[in-house]
Amino acid sequence: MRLALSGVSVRIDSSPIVAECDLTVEDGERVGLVGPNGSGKTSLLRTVYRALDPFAGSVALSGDDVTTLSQREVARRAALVAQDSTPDFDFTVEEVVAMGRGPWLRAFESTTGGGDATITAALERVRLADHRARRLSTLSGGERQRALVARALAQESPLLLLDEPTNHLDVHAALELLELVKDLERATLCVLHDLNLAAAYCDRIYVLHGGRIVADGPPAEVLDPELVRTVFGVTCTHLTHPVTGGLLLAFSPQQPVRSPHSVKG
Ligand SMILES: Nc1ncnc2c1ncn2[C@@H]1O[C@H](COP(=O)(O)OP(=O)(O)OP(=O)(O)O)[C@@H](O)[C@H]1O
Repeated sequence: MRLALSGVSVRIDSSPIVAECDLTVEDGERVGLVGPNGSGKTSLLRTVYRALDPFAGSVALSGDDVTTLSQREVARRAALVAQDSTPDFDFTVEEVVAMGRGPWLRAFESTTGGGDATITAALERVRLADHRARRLSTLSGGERQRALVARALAQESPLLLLDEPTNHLDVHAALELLELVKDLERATLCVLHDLNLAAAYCDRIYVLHGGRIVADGPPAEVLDPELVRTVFGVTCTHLTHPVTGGLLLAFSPQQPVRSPHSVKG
């Protein structure tokens, strides 16, 4: 599975949101998408699963332009794990995971009970087999996110799309979720706000700023202090993680630049 965005621009109500973005995710690669609030990350991600059609450019899954594919075919190739939110309907964990089978069912066919081996395998993979009869609303945030990963696994699509999957999760649940995703060894495009998590879990990172990709590459190269200062407006220092030996970013507020004409102390 290869995802390739080429020159993608997005407009919403004729306002430009994203412009001329090129992005690829290769088979088995974990790619992060970072950027400030409102920079267009979710909008760009939405073009992959056809929730938004590009105004210009193309999105290809395994070489096929997504606009030529049915929603069902797109869902067979790419599964979305959105950020934790209160479910609109209070389905059981098993019912939620069963929804992942939707793209593979024939008309009027349903997956019911625990008979579907794919659903059981997905539940076991995220360690929620014992919670299958529980209502989603009764789970912790971390368990709920794992249930959504199980739904994506049941969908059996080679590409995973994650939109701020660690939002609202405590540090334990966040690391647990990203470790789980890492162990799946699937092509992954993941929107993350936490740059340290992005550095720890992504092979490559794209940085969106004002709707444009301004950098891409390995985290240690891309997240250099100057770029972080320009894009996020904070001072950033590179450290070495004392346990993993990986990149650790320390942030501090940017010192206000004092105007030479300032009359204040
Ligand atoms: N349906 C919509 N109607 C109007 N404007 C929208 C819509 N969806 C997104 N936008 C605008 O597009 C811009 C990019 O939004 P988007 O959610 O893609 O950014 P983001 O980088 O994912 O933000 P965040 O990190 O805050 O989630 C924002 O200015 C937002 O207000």
